[in-house]
Amino acid sequence: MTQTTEQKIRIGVLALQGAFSEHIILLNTLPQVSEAVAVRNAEELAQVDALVIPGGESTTMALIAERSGFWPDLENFVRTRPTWGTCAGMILLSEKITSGGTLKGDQKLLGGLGISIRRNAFGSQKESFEAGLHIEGLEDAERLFSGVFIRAPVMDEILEPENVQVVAKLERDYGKTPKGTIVAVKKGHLLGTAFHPELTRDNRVHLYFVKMAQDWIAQNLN
Ligand SMILES: NC(=O)CC[C@H](N)C(=O)O
Repeated sequence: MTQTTEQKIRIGVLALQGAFSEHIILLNTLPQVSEAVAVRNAEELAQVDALVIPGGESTTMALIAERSGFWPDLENFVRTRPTWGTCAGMILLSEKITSGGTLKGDQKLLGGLGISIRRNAFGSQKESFEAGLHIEGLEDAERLFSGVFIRAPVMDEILEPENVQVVAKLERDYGKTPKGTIVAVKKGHLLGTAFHPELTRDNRVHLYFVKMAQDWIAQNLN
C-alpha cells in the first residue's frame, strides 16, 4: 500500500472510435489524475503517462490507427507503459483471436496481455447483460461491481499463466456463458476487462488502474 506514489498522472484515452468520452469523464473524477485527455495521434500519445483503450469496434480502431500511421507508436507505448483495454480495447491487447468477427484471425493486434480471446462470444447486442462482480484488489472489494457486457469478448485461454493474474470471474451462468468465465486479467503494466466500467457511475476500476499505473511508473520508469 505504502508503495503507491503520490505523483499525479496524466492519462490518455484512445479516441479513434468507441466509448472514449465516458472514460475521460470518470478518470477526471479521480484526485490521482492530473488530467485525462483524448489521444488521437503520436504527438498526443507522447504526452501521457498511461493509456486506456476503450470499447467500440476493435477492427475499426485497428484500421484507423494503421491507415494514419499511428499503429507502430501504439505498439511501442503498450510494450512498456501502463495500458488498460476495455472490451474492444482488451481484444487489441490480446495475443490472438480464436474465433468471432469477420476477419477470421487476421485482425491486427497490439498484444502483450498473454491471453487469447473469442470475439463477440457472449452473444449479440440484444444479449447484453449486467453481472455483479467481485474484483480482486478493488477498493471496498466486498461491494459488488456492476459489470456491463456488450458483445463482449471471452477470454479463451491464458497463454502465460505464470504472468497473468486473474482479477475477476463470472459468479454465475449468464446465458451460454458459464460461471467461472474470466472477465478481467492483469499482466504487469497491462489490464484487460471484458466489461465496460465507464458505463457505470462507479469509478473503482478506474481508480484500480490509476493506482496500478502509478505503482508501475514509480517502480519501472522513474
Ligand atoms: N463493446 C465492445 O467493445 C464490443 C467489442 C466488439 N465486439 C469488437 O469485437 O471489437
